[in-house]
Amino acid sequence: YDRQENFPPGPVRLPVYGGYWILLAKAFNDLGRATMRLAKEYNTKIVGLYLGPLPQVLVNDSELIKEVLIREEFDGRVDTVLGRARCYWKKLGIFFTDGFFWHTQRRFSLRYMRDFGFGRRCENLEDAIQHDVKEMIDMVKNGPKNDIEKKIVNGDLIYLPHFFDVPFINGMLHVFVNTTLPRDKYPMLWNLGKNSLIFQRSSNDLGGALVITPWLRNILPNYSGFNDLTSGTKALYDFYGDLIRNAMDTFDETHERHFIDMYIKKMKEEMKEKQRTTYSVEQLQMICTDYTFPAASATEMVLTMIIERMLIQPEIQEKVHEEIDRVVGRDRLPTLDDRDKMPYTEACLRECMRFDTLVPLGVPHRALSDTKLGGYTIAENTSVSVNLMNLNLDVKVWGDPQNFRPERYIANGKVQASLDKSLSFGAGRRLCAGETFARQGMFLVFAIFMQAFHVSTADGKPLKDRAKRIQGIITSIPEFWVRVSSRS
Ligand code: HEM
Repeated sequence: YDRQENFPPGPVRLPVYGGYWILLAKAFNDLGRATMRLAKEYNTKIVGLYLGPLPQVLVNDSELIKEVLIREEFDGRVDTVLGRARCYWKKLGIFFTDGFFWHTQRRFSLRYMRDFGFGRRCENLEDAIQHDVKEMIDMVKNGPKNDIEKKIVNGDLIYLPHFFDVPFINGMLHVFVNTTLPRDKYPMLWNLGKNSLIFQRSSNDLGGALVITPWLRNILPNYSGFNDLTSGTKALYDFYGDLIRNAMDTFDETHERHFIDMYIKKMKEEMKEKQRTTYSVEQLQMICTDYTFPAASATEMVLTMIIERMLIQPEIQEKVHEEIDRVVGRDRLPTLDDRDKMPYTEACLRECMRFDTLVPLGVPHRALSDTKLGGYTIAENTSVSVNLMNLNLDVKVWGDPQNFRPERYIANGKVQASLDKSLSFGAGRRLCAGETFARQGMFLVFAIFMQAFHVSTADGKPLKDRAKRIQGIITSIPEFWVRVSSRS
């Protein structure tokens, strides 16, 4: 139970779990804050501890965080049960792979998803998102059509975060299969949204006890989160399995209909030329799954947290309404062309992601070789996490981090990217692959929704405090009903 030489300071290495429980004991259910407390206790910018046999480094300093994200020798991922249990113990997808495989698959997917609107401005994709938000607004204004819709919209109450699922998940379908599901199929999308949230909540930033002691899955499959981890992903994995099988059955190499066709074509070509390839049907299924589960949970959660914030600070809602009325009016829907002209609305989204760090310790990276960081020695295969929460709450960076103040990003009437020092989507080669889709989608959905509605609490009383946060791969808040009243 020795520590490696010149390993960053941190809690002792206990049997089995190493320092994991000591970290949890610092702030149970809040690993970002726990890391900040450990860093203070050991008076260090980098905490070193062991998760069972795995050396884990927690970087708690704004400058060093950037350094880790940008240096390529930290571009690896740790191979854990979290990545493997999702796809029958194979190492597939984008999130939890690394090296040549990851690089090839990430580059190909981003390059060709772009042809179908992902990661850039695209009128067709924007129209599809707009259409689905309008359907959801209609569901409130004209009432739900059946009992399943009533689980999301009931009178003037809407159920968050799932009220926001459809435009984001259909947006991804638009990219992958060039079509979207119509309103009578929305229940399928809500099911994917619910399962994505189950997956997100099955674990935490460091993978939880299951990563350290994977055998827990055999004796405590429920309690360890294993069942939620697998069932949460399986819904998406199977959903895409059907779509891909259908695309393969009707595949015509002279006519590519969508991203899935482009992928199948590339896979067939490589097999023919080289007889071996990183492209496979299972990998395609995991690519679709990896891009969709955040689109079916993270973006909705940010919008849910913004709504909660507006219930606590009603003046924010007034300012958003004022901006929408001034820039867009009531006669047309907001579009992405309005984004530049609506700095307050855009700044609300940025401030929400800073104030409530969605992925407090990021997604762990892995050192690909022996190296140095902040004067300490980091051995190959060490897991390296960056405390984005510490960056987001750093007084030296923000001055008044405890205040929710969207104005902090605005100068000369515009949002200035240079004033946003948060790294909500990471940086470097592992930068969130969905950043542009997420930022554009959140702006569009939020602006269209706020043009249509005024929000208030379900019980009519002012909201005093924010809900308890649920730690997971992303931090979430419990589902809740919100009252909306039409503004037209
Ligand atoms: C508000 C919403 C979101 C936030 C705050 C967010 C944040 C992040 C962060 C912090 C990472 C890890 C970066 C790292 O390893 O250092 C990440 C990775 C990733 N995100 Fe997002 N994300 C969001 C939404 C999305 C959406 C909507 C998609 C897909 C449409 C997406 C796709 C991905 C993928 C595929 C990766 C893995 C990249 C890789 O390992 O190469 N994310 N995201």
